[in-house]
Amino acid sequence: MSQHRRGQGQGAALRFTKMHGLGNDFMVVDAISQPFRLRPEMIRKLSDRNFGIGFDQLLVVEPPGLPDVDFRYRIFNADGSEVEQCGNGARCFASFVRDQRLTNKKVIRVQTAKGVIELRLGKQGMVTVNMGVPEMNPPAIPFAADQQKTVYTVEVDGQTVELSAVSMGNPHGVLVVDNVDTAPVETLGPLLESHPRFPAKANIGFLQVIDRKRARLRVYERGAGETLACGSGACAAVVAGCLRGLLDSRVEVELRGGRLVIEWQGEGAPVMMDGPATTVFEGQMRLPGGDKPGRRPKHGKPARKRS
Ligand SMILES: N[C@H](CCC[C@H](N)C(=O)O)C(=O)O
Repeated sequence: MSQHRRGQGQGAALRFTKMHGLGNDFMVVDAISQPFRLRPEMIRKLSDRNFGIGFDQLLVVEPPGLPDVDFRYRIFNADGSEVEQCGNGARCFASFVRDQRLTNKKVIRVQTAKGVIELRLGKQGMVTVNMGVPEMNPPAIPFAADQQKTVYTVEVDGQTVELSAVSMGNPHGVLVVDNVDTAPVETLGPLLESHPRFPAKANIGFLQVIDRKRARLRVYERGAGETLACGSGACAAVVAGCLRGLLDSRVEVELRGGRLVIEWQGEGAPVMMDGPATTVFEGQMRLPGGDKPGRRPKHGKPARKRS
């Protein structure tokens, strides 16, 4: 088909980069240098691993909306829902804005839907993220409870489970298990993700404590299912483990996709996460009819949740 005809009636090609943090994978889009807007149903199509690009989350780089912040960071799950935090994504975000020459700073301040996080580029593709102070007050998570506790009892699927509830900007439920390999991730994960006590749903972590400095973790993510790694989930799991007296302040967390180092000095302190960010390939695509990367998404307008 001639270049001319091919250009007719089609939106400009959308440039994107495919990245991952320990196998938690992302489509990353610079919405500063190119116009960008995608509806939830198009995000769902693009996240499909057979019919689309395939990713756990879409990460969007936008101009800052606050003073003394370098960028705005928007996160969309594979199901098209817009969410408040993505730890593995934050490391990829830092690597992306440097590689795309959108900044030459070593320490980058980024505005998310729930606050500001600080990203520090290290050596050999490592990035340290100040993930902010965890929130355990139930209404702020949100989690339905009469009072704040370290461990809650939740009825699910005819059984009673114990879990901790923590927000890293996004909501997490954390269960302590004997062995992540035999943990009921596929069954309890989706039931707890959409449990009524998590009115905004939740990411569900299954934490195995090896010793006070090492843990293993699997996470069934809100809006994405089980992923190979979850950065905010690792932070929430260490917070839960520390509050339960099971972990020290510096923990190596082994996820299916690799290892993160998480540090938390206790209540009121931020959670620090250290790990890799990997670029897989750069691509461009003409979006199928209906979606034009031509207008900026309305700020703060959450994507429609899948019914
Ligand atoms: N994979 C991400 C978590 C995405 C969060 C999203 N699943 C939600 O909160 O709905 C991470 O590394 O923190």
